[in-house]
Amino acid sequence: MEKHVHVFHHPLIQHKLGIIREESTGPKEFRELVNEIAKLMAYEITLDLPLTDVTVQTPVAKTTVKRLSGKKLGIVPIMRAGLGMVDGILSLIPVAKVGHIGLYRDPETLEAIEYYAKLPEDAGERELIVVDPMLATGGSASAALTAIKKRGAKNIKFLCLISVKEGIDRIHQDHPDVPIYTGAIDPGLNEKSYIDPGFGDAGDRLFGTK
Ligand SMILES: O=c1ccn([C@@H]2O[C@H](COP(=O)(O)O)[C@@H](O)[C@H]2O)c(=O)[nH]1
Ligand SMILES: O=P(O)(O)OP(=O)(O)O
Ligand SMILES: [Mg+2]
Repeated sequence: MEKHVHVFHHPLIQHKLGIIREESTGPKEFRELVNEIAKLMAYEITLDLPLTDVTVQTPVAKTTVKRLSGKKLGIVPIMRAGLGMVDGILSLIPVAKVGHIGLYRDPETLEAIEYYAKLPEDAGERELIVVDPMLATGGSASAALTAIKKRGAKNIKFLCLISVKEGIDRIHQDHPDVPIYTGAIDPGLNEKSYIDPGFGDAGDRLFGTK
């Protein structure tokens, strides 16, 4: 399968990413911007949704209009940080169902520890967008994708704000069927496996826990 990584070059996405990288951006502005970026990214990744023709009656005449015709959509945030992207995407696709995967990264071993999983019952019939602002070592995303596939999901995209090559390689290795969409590929990881320069711990910055 072809390795797929798409980097969003849209100026609004790049501008807003620049602001959330700043240490001085507080949780309120950070949350708003993460949602705005997620919405812009969702707009871009839904550009190829299939449409079909249907006939409607306007107040004046019958006419043919376009309707979405493909699989139903689902959003799966990796908690906590992925939660920050959900409302932005829902504002564009309000009928999408939302599943949740709870994972935290053990600070010593960096292993992803699962503590929660709940997906829509028909996850296997949906196109799922798995979201987490950061793709660092790739351990969390890989574990989340495994957990989601175990529950029947087949058609999955992974959407993040910032990634590094290490995480991208891990997803390509473990889940070659899952395309990756990202706002930036940063140079690397620091000694604590945080993305460098990145924007710190996304969960803490969203929820003000540090
Ligand atoms: O700079 C960072 C790096 C990671 N996170 C959080 O950890 C996971 C992703 O890390 P992996 O090493 O890819 O498992 C992600 O859920 C983030 O919440 C971070 O916030 N900032
Ligand atoms: O991956 P983590 O440990 O940073 O989790 P959270 O998103 O809850 O901050
Ligand atoms: Mg965190």
